Amino acid sequence: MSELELEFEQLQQNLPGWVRASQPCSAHGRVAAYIPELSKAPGEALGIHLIDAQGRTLTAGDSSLSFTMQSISKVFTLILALIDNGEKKVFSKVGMEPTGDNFNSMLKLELVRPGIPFNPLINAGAIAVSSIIGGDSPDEKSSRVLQFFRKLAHNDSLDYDYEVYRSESDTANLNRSMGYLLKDNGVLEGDVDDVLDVYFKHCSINATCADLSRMALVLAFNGTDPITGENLIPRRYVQIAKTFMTTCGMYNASGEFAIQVGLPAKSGVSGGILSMVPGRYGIGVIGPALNAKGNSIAGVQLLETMSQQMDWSLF
Ligand SMILES: NC(=O)CC[C@H](N)C(=O)O
Repeated sequence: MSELELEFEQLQQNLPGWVRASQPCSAHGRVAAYIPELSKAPGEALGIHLIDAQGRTLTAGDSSLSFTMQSISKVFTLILALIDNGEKKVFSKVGMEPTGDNFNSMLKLELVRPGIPFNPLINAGAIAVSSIIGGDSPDEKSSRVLQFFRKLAHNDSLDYDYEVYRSESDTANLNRSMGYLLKDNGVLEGDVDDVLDVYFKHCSINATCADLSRMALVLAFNGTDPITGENLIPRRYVQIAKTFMTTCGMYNASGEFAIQVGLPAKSGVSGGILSMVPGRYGIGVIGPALNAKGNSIAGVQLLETMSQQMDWSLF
């Protein structure tokens, strides 16, 4: 039996136990409520889906739960913006550095000149990125985003959760302020409300752990879906996305996550985490109860256990 086969078998045997052991952590977290619709999620849930290059899958826990991608979508809108505009233009709008601040902070937009967001994975950065996605109208931009996500997830039924979209759009005073500040700083192109609409829509794309794992698999294999053999993303842009995931993907807990888990990952406030073992697996996790930094509390615990037990850290 090859090393990979042995590893897969070991995962198969242990995954349900690791999920059971991590799940009680969710009692120490809280489901996000600042987007009112998100507060309906089951806080005690924890699920995982993993896929390898041959399309073999492993699931455990509440892996069939569907949830909105929220900040996980920022990785893929960044990639689409890079495809549409190239690196020079994208990096005239956002920087390459972690902030150490909360994901929705606008502090440095005023403090640090020239007032461009520090990176594309914080809210301000993702809003700036949304403004340069190709398309003649907000609807066309959003529809290009959705098509791109469907292709990466290999799932044509991926769609918006309109309840969550409306719930966010109706209550997003902070993100709106950020949009106007970015416009004033000369970062946003076009109408602020139009840009925010594209942003709220991509955050509200509904997915399951299976969808996240398939999207992650494409990143784990440098832009080629290893199951179909189709090249979906230029390797350079995957490299940029994975680097941002490692340095900024878990917000201001990215350093701790790099030490404890050591894998590229991106979380969202709905409790999803997309992660991967480069060259091996795509991973999707859901656990709606969040820690103080806004990451799935049980999800992080589960990834920590897996990475440490399987010796997956890249570092
Ligand atoms: N951290 C997140 O997942 C934030 C995304 C959410 N849509 C927001 O803008 O607040």
